[in-house]
Amino acid sequence: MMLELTGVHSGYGQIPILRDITLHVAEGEFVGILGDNGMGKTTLLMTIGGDLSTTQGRIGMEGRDITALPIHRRARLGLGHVKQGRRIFPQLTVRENMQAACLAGGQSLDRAEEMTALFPRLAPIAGRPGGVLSGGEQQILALARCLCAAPRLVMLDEPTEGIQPSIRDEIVEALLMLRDRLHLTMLLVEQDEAFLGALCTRRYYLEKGRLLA
Ligand SMILES: Nc1ncnc2c1ncn2[C@@H]1O[C@H](COP(=O)(O)OP(=O)(O)OP(=O)(O)O)[C@@H](O)[C@H]1O
Repeated sequence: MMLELTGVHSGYGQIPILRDITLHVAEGEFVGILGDNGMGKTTLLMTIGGDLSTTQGRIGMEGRDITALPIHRRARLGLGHVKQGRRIFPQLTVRENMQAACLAGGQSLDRAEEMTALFPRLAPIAGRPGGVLSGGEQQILALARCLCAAPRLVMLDEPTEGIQPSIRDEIVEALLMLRDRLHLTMLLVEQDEAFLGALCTRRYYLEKGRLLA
């Protein structure tokens, strides 16, 4: 199994948010997590990624127990996380953002060019500072940048947040292309049910920190 959570609890300090989360993502699957504002979607991805610690339960990735591993070790095992808000370096160009991710992920700088070439919208703006890009362009850059570290499982936190419909469709196309070309597995968190419907084979609903059956 690419990812397996069993009875996971987590939260912020003394504040419990996620309760008894059990879910799995098989290799090659695109799985969606749907939930309204504040239901714990971001908390779930931060817990899987290692930004927040699991207070109870187990997180497994490809048969390994990653529950207690620090963020960088999970990343090195192939876990990619495109965080909410995109977190592009605003002063660095698109190309430099990509190259920085290659270095951080232990990949050659050539990979930045290869990943840029996958996205027709990025190549022409490779010399532009990240900070001047539109929201949609930043989202595509955030996704492309995550791929620089050669992940096998990519977690996306609300990729359509604040994005106009035309670019939303482009992101759907890009993700489908990545599924075919890079054989990625994806875990997507969204409020947009139609977006998940266009991409995901399976969905979970998160409500007040619990998954609904
Ligand atoms: N740093 C924090 N300290 C304490 N509580 C927090 C913190 N960050 C988030 N929370 C709380 O955790 C709960 C879940 O938040 P989370 O961000 O995971 O929701 P979400 O489903 O991703 O929502 P949204 O769609 O608005 O991003 C909310 O009640 C929120 O107030």
